[in-house]
Amino acid sequence: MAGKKKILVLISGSGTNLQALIDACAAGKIDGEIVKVVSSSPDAYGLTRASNSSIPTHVHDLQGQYYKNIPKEDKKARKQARDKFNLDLAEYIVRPENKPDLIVCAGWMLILSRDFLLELEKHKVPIINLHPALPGAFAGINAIERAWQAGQNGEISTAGVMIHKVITEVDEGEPLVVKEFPLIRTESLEQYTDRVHSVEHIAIVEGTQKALQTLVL
Ligand SMILES: Nc1nc2c(c(=O)[nH]1)N[C@@H](CN(C=O)c1ccc(C(=O)N[C@@H](CCC(=O)O)C(=O)O)cc1)CN2
Ligand SMILES: NCC(=O)N[C@@H]1O[C@H](COP(=O)([O-])[O-])[C@@H](O)[C@H]1O
Repeated sequence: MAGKKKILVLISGSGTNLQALIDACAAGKIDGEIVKVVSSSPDAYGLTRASNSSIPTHVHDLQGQYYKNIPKEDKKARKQARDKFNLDLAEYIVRPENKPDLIVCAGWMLILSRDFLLELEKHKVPIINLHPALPGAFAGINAIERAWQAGQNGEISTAGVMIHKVITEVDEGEPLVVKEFPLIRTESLEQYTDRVHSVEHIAIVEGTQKALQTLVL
């Protein structure tokens, strides 16, 4: 669509947050269109969600394409392969025919390299990420489980979800949207996870729209 800001979404899994973005764009809640979905896994159901909405997809598979035939023990070869994974991804994204106005990590489960982020910066493509925790808490993977357990242990009484700028230091980028909510000691992990996901789906729409309004030149 002419004039609409172009959004590229990075995923690795089921894509419920991608679906929230697709639905929000369709409803006019986001002043942009998703022009590409890139998945780190060929099995991600988010690829199906994208295809169901006629959004072009691309698989950039570290395990299946880059680590293939490299033994886990060969740390040097795997480091080289991972560096190539990152640079190839950046090169793919900044190609004129692909270059977005904004990248949204929506359940992208790989740490992006400094070189990847420098390449995006060179091409003035901002990147944001959804993280299911509050700023400064539970950086990295399994944040939902870790926050729930901390609540069960009485270590924390509130948790949250944030959308933040992506920098090299994982989950330490400046927050754009922060949504905080109370932990409920009697809540099961499944119940807590469902509650987190429902907040994520709101936060990612708000964060993407805010990024389009404030970060996109
Ligand atoms: N350089 C950055 N990369 C990424 C960021 C970031 O802020 N800076 N955000 C993450 C998303 N994320 C949490 O929100 C996250 C995802 C994955 C990992 C991680 O440790 N991945 C491991 C593999 C884990 C596994 O497959 O079991 C890895 O990449 O080796 C940490 C944080 C996206 N990337
Ligand atoms: N550190 C990043 C991270 O843990 N992201 C998590 O990935 C899931 C993606 O779900 P989805 O594929 O259904 O959108 C979300 O629950 C999100 O919190």
